[in-house]
Amino acid sequence: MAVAETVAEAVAKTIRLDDITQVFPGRLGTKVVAVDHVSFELKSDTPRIASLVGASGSGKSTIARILLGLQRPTSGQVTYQGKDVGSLSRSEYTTYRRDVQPVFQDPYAIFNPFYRVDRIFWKAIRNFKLAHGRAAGMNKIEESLEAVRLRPGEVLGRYAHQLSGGQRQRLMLARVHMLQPSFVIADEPVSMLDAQVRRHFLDIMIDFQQTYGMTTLFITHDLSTVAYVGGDMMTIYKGQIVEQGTVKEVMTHPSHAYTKLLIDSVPTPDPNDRWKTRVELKDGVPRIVPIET
Ligand SMILES: Nc1ncnc2c1ncn2[C@@H]1O[C@H](COP(=O)(O)OP(=O)(O)OP(=O)(O)O)[C@@H](O)[C@H]1O
Repeated sequence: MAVAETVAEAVAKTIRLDDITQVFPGRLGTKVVAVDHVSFELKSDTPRIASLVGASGSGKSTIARILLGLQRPTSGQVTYQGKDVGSLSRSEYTTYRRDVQPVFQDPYAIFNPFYRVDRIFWKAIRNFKLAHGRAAGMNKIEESLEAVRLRPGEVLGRYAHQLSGGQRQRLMLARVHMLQPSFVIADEPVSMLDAQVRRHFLDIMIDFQQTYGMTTLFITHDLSTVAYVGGDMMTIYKGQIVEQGTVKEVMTHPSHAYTKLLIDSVPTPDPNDRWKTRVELKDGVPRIVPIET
């Protein structure tokens, strides 16, 4: 498919979280509010990378799962093209499943260890009727592998454990390329990769946004990768979006204590420059306090 056709044919799409709250049962009858009244939307007409940044346990993956339709929120609404995702018709749901694609931190969850990695492509071809016949299917697979700079001969016919982490992640991107979704929900996709492979992955993600018009929610706890991809960012703190704007605005003028701490915590290559502050909650309000030594 020519790139110009892909972008020109795309209809503007919107996926929206409206006042989403997710409560899980905690230990000893307590409740965990994983996501607390979160609202935002992703739009495809002006393709962007929007980073969702927060610490471990702040609710990022829960938001990803809700966006992907894998988790029904306790309250609030997820809409795709203005319709509640929970009440889409069968064909609308198939479109949604194709149009909103995940890339997870650990692609092992996607690859069945008993099958060769080729299977994820053939399943996508079959489920979404992407090609007719084996030769056309194989052409499509090879085209997508080449788009993420993987050599078909090096990866096809292998099992997931026979490939490197970077190759497995790029296979997931090749699958995304094949499906040409409007939205990519990338949940900590690079946190298990080394610096060089990480950069390679992020370059492909940026390429997908610029060349194919994919809008990406990039979930991470690592501000240096956010600075690298640019675009927009939201800071999530204890289940709430506490700050949002362009990466440039937020990084140069952070307004929330937690964002400031994140920025101050980006490591510098100086062993004498240790972290000196941490965030403390006082009456539910976060503030930066010095770390006692
Ligand atoms: N199925 C579940 N049952 C109970 N609690 C859950 C469940 N899923 C998530 N939680 C809790 O909800 C909170 C948010 O978890 P979530 O995985 O969304 O955070 P996260 O920001 O993605 O963290 P990480 O970066 O470590 O993956 C955590 O306190 C977690 O323990």
